[in-house]
Amino acid sequence: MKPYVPDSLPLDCLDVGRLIRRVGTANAAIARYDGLLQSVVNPAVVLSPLTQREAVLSSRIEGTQATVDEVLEYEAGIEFDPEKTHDIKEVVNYRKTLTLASESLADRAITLSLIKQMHAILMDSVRGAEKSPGQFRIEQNWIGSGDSTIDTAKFVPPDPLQLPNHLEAFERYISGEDIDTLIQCAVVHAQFEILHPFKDGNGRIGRLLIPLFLFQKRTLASPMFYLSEYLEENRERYYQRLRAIGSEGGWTAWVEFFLQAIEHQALANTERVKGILSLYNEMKTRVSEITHSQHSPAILDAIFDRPIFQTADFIERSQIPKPTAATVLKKLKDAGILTAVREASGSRPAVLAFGKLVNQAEGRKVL
Ligand SMILES: Nc1ncnc2c1ncn2[C@@H]1O[C@H](COP(=O)(O)OP(=O)(O)OP(=O)(O)O)[C@@H](O)[C@H]1O
Repeated sequence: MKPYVPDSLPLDCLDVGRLIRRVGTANAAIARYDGLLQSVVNPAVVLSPLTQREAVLSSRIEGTQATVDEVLEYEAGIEFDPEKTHDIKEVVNYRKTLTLASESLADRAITLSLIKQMHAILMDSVRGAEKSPGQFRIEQNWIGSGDSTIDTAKFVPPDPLQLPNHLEAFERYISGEDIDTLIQCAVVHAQFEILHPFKDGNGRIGRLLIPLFLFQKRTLASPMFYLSEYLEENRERYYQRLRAIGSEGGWTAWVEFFLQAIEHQALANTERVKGILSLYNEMKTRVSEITHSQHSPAILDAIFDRPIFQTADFIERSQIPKPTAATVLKKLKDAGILTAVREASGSRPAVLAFGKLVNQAEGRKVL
C-alpha cells in the first residue's frame, strides 16, 4: 500500500447542498448549548464532571479501561494494580492536556507547537516514553490490527518526508476561514487523523482539537464541548467514515456524520449540564443548611472540583482552616452527602466521596 496523499484544504469536493439542513440543525443545537454554558459562573470548576467524563471516554475509544471513580480514587491516593494504574494515568494525562491547552488558548492560537506540547503531556507516562512524546513522526506509520504490515494495513498515512508541508497547510487552515465553522471542525479532526503525525495518541489529540477549535472560533464561550461519548458509542461508524474519506463522496459523508455527532452530543451535553447545575444549586442550599458555615461556597466548589478526596486535599482546595474543615466534613458525612470510600486506619487517611457528582460524571450509579 502506498502512503496516502491528503487533499488540500479548504476542500473543493464537498456537496454543500446535501449538508445544508444538517449544518443548520447542528449550529442551532450548539448555539443552545453555548447559551447554557455562558450562564455558568465558573465552568471549569462547576462542570469539571464533563471534563472527567470526556477524558475517560476519549481514552476508552482505543481500549483504555478506567472509569471516572477509579481515576478520582487514584488521585485521592488509592492504589491499583500496575495495569490499571497505566490506564488511569493515561486518563489523568488526557485531562491535564485538555486543561493546559484550554488555558493557553486564552492568549494564543492553536499552532503546531501547541499540538506538540499537548502530545508531550498526553504521552508523559511509562507507556508513552518510546512513542516520541511531543515529536512529529519521521517514520512511516500505518493503521491496522496489531500484527498487520504496511501491505495489509487499513490505512497508510502520508509519507513522513511530506508530513511537514501537510502540517503547515493544516495549521494555516485552522487559523483561516471556511464556509461554516462546524464543517471546518469536521475537516480539522479528519485531516489530523489522516496526517496521523504522531507515533501514537493521534485519536486523542484529534479529539482534543474539537473543543479547542470551536473555542478559538468563538462558537463556544469556553472549550467545554466534548464529542467522545458519541464517537465511542458509534465507534465502528466513526472509523468507517474516516476510512471512506478517500472514496467518491467520502468527505461529504464524513462531514454529515460529524454534524450528526455534534447535534446529538449538543443535546445530550445540554441535558448533562442542566443536571450538574441543578445538583449544584440543590447542594448550595443543603451545604449551607447543614454546615451553617460562612465557607459554604468554597466547600461546594472544592467538592465539585474534586469529588473524591482526602481531608488534606480538601483543605488545600477550599482554603478553610483545618479544624473547621474537619467539622464541616463530618457534618456532610453524617448528612449522607459524603461517604467514605476508604476509612482512616493508622497513618492512612480516610478517602471521602461526593457520590452524587461522581455518578453524574460516570453517567451511571457507581457510588
Ligand atoms: N482509516 C482511518 N483513517 C484515518 N484515521 C483513522 C482511521 N481509522 C481510525 N482512525 C483514527 O485513528 C485513531 C487511532 O490512532 P492512534 O492509535 O494513533 O491514536 P490513539 O490516541 O493512541 O488512539 P486512540 O484513539 O489510540 O486512544 C482513531 O481514534 C481514529 O481517530
